[in-house]
Amino acid sequence: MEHSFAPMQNDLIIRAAWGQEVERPPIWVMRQAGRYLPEYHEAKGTRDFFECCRDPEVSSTITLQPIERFAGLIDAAIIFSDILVIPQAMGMVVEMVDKKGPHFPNPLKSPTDGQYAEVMARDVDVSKELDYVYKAITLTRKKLNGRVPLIGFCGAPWTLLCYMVEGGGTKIFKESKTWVYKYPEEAKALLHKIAVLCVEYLALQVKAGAQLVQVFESWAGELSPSSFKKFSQPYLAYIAKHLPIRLKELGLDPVPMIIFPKGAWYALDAACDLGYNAVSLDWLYAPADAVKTVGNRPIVLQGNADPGVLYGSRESITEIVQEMVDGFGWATRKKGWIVNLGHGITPFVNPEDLKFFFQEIHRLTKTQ
Ligand SMILES: Cc1c2[nH]c(c1CCC(=O)O)Cc1[nH]c(c(CCC(=O)O)c1C)Cc1[nH]c(c(CCC(=O)O)c1C)Cc1[nH]c(c(C)c1CCC(=O)O)C2
Repeated sequence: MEHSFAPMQNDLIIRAAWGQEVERPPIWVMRQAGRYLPEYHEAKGTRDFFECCRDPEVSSTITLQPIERFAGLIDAAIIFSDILVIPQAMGMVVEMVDKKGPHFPNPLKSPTDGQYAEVMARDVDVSKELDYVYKAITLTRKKLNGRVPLIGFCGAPWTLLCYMVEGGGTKIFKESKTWVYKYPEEAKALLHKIAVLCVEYLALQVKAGAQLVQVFESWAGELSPSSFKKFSQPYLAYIAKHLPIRLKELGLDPVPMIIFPKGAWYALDAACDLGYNAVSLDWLYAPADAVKTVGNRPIVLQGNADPGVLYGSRESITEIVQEMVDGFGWATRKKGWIVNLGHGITPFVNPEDLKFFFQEIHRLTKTQ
């Protein structure tokens, strides 16, 4: 069933993501609803992280917190959830350990391990398994009441494979690299399976009310240029190609798609040809170089302030904003840029400093 939502009062990010000229660059930040906000801890209470994700009332409340705190300053909400809900839907147990991050008690060990065969054979129904996400999205759209658009998201296949085989965060990627260099065919079969689920999951998020989608390839930078071509790129392209097809089958209009291939500076040129409308940049790029790489292609860039600047002085924040405004060529282009950090906002940032960052973007992109 189609939902009917209030008309949009602010659709700046949607117009910008389609590549249109806009009055000012739209703004949001990754992890804008999260641990740096005191009201997040209050809403979370004693609940476990995934319990919050599974409760549409709690998830929508947390999603709205930055929209309320920074009213008039930011231009999108992102649904409060996690990329690891896909491995959960595939039957894997994932826990969120306080102050440590995600933990899989039974990661995938090798292709000969019975669990790999089980995961590959399982017929995963993301409409049923992740129903709570769609409910949270629909409820959030209602509560937003047209204030700003709502972004849906998923983890990209390579990044999800890393978590599924490592069992959590890692510095050396021992298991992921073992799969890439010892079991490439089995790794590709798993990546394809995840990509198919990502398409359906994103399509159902759009059906529930998501108005843009972002695919997080957070571990792209762990691959080499040649292994990126084999283990990341084809699956990112698959998602970008098949999502619009699936939306059409469902009778839904296309939505702008953003790809965040974190750390893959060697692949920006290729990322622009993956079929996404926007490419999100981490903070290792000088914006002007990225603009040059995009060239005449109708690709929007998102980013890319070092999240660490929010631990710095007000002068440093102003300086980084000015560098982005200049580097993305805002004054002359008036399009092609969505303001964000180069990665998620980190804990311990003072929300007042983030507010100052937003205010500076507004001040320094104002047209008289
Ligand atoms: C790799 C990844 C994960 N999750 C996500 C990624 C991709 C983005 C990235 O590269 O950072 C994506 C994500 N996770 C979360 C969101 C919500 C929406 C938002 O505000 O951006 C999004 C978009 C909430 C969250 N996801 C998590 C929290 C913190 C949970 C808590 O301790 O309360 C939040 C608010 C937990 C999480 N989830 C994950 C990790 C590694 C951790 C623990 C470490 C950390 O917090 O930085 C996996």
